[in-house]
Amino acid sequence: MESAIDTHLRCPRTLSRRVSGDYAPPFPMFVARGDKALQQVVMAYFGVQYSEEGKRPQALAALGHIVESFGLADGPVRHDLTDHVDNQDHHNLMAVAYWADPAAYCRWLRSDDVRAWWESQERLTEGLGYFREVVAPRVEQFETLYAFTEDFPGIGGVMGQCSDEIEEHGYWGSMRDRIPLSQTDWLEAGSELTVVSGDPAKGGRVIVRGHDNIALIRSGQDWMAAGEDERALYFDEILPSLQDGMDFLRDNGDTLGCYSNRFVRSIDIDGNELDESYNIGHWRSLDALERWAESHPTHLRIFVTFFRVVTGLEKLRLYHEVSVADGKDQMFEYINCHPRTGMMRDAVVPAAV
Ligand code: HEM
Repeated sequence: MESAIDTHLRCPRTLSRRVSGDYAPPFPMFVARGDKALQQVVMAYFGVQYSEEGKRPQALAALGHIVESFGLADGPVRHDLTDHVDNQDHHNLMAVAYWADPAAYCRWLRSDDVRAWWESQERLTEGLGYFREVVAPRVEQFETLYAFTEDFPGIGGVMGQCSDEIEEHGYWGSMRDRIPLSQTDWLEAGSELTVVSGDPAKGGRVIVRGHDNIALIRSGQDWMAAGEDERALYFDEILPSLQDGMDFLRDNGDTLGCYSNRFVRSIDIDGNELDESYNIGHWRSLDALERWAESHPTHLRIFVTFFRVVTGLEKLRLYHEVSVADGKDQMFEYINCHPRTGMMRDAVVPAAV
């Protein structure tokens, strides 16, 4: 048993953990471990949006182009692909990419090919929407949690190694306790989302400025290798509550500090569904995310089911990763997306001067 916070990231606490020193978790869970040289990562969500089914081949081709660009110099360490329909009946294809080095990401982003494609006039006229939502948390600004120990998805795949059983889990507040910076910092939200360029209502190019400590959760479910019993457990006992919770946050998130909630299905490069899904949630603060997780009946139901079955889980893989990022390490850009997309929905449009 060891702390979820890696040795080199521990420091004298000025803020105490939520539980006492002799707390023992009720079942084993694990976190990803990175190389000590790892300082900051990049989590980038590149989206292609379309409203009519007939546009799907074109949208998949655009997604394919984005994935191809990952092969350029300084491209991401890993990526995966997703699809979901939002509450405006728009399809959103996404390439979700991770870098272990923000400098490499910057060089990639500013490379001639990547820049020229994003800045091209064609992006405005070809009848698709695009977005880039990127955060770059430092290692002390994120945590992971897995009920398994191999082949980690998401940021865990970048970090590459697995911890021993960890102490900080199984109680509300443990997610915060796993984030190294929480040893000394309340991780409070900064100002507010602001449209700094363009007008969401008019479409075209829009840039939204984030703020300190926007929280991002990726919470995943992978039933690829699950047998009949585990599939039944997932589809009959977990998914109905999960779907309700995700629909609730998608449609009512603005009242709770959830800026954007997407429940996405993993796909292959041809758009075929895989047996994997995840939630991508952007929150005004870690605090708002915690309040939802510990109080919403849908998550409480899932939580109780999980506690009942976790020690018997074999192939059903459940995990999450949660980060906060400095405002300066966030980028939210949109081209011709509907105005309720991503951070645009809750961003303040400054009054015209
Ligand atoms: C299959 C789906 C899910 C299952 C089985 C599940 C189960 C759990 C469990 C068992 C914990 C406690 C983990 C521990 O510390 O040992 C937890 C924590 C948490 N879950 Fe979920 N969850 C699911 C989906 C989600 C989703 C979609 C969200 C998105 C908002 C979410 C948000 C959280 C948060 C923020 C925590 C940390 C709470 C804290 O430590 O205070 N979960 N979940």
